[in-house]
Amino acid sequence: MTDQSGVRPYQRLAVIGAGAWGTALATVARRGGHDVTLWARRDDLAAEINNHRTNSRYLPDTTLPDGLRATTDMAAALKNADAVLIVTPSKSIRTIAAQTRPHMSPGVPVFVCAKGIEADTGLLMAQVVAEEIPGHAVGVISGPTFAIETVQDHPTAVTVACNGDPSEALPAARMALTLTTDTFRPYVSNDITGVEIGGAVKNVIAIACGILAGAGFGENTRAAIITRGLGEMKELAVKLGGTRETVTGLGGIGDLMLTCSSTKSRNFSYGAQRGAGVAEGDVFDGRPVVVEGRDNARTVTDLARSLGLHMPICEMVRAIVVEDHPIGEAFAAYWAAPIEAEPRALDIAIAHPAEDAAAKRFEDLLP
Ligand SMILES: NC(=O)C1=CN([C@@H]2O[C@H](COP(=O)(O)OP(=O)(O)OC[C@H]3O[C@@H](n4cnc5c(N)ncnc54)[C@H](O)[C@@H]3O)[C@@H](O)[C@H]2O)C=CC1
Ligand SMILES: O=C(CO)COP(=O)(O)O
Repeated sequence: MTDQSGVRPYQRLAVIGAGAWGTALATVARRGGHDVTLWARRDDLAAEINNHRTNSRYLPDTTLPDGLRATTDMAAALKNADAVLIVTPSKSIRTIAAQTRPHMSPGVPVFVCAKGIEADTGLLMAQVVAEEIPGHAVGVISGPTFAIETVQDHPTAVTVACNGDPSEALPAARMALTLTTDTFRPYVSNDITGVEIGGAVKNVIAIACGILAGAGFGENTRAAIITRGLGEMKELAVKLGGTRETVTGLGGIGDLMLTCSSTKSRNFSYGAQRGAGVAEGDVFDGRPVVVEGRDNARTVTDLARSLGLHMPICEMVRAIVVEDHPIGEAFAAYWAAPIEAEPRALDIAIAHPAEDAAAKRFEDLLP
């Protein structure tokens, strides 16, 4: 083990995005004694955080720490920052990164905390930020973390990743130290790709688990989807240069376990409502809720297709949420696929002996 006891924490953090996860990470850093400025898009939210120590829309019934400052002024948020976290939904990461660029001091590292892949380009979030803010070290923070539980001080672990030689004092190690508190425990990684693919794919698999739970299937089905989904995640990560070990870590299987088994997950809840027959427009009673997996279903499968990879569970979710296929038809197509090997590296494909019957069963049963 390399002794990195000379590593120093960052002192002044700018957290860009005052939704649930941005506010939670700002809270962790502030509880760790650091100087934290939280950038919010809306004046009323910044005022609420400053004046009442609450963020009632995104983190109801919680009190934020004293000294956590919020602002809508990007220049002010970034003025003295020695590290920056960007915590908005993945769709907005390029725009937000571009907004930060004119105000960023030289050499300040940027950590992206969104879980997604950019539509059209197929780029991972760290790649998007690197394009928009060239010359800065870029890392990611990911893992099994419901924002509300983090703020409520439930012991929570994350992975902080930067690319590079792990024996060096990487920005990831400094950020891990910065965010360490008595209840928040970061681990350090040098595999951004593996961590990012984990975060994007787990959202899609969580929708699949939600759909099947909402449709009335039980734990056997969920365990099958989580496990086979992990296999899809691993193949994509490895194809892009990530490692299997990362996929079996917090940002991979850790986040899959969390998100695929809890109604606290927006992805799972969205799926559960669709599986129970709620129409797309009526999910969450029509409220706008960030469900990254809806976009990820398309971006993950587009990326996989471009690499010649087949991700059958992600394709099933895409068929349902992007292409509006009936759930029964999409699940039947997945479930009645030819018999194959586990792992898929063994090249076996035997036609399903009761393909039509299996298909019919689910087409009749599911919405
Ligand atoms: N909520 C959670 O428990 C966790 C969320 N994440 C990830 O964090 C990212 C952000 O999610 P949440 O904070 O949960 O979302 P949220 O819905 O709670 O908040 C999103 C924030 O981004 C802002 N925003 C949205 N679109 C924007 C745009 N175009 N320009 C500028 N600001 C914009 C909103 O005003 C809001 O402050 C997502 O990628 C999510 O997967 C990761 C771990 C945990
Ligand atoms: O990423 C998350 C937990 O790690 C949050 O999950 P949801 O976006 O599904 O709510």
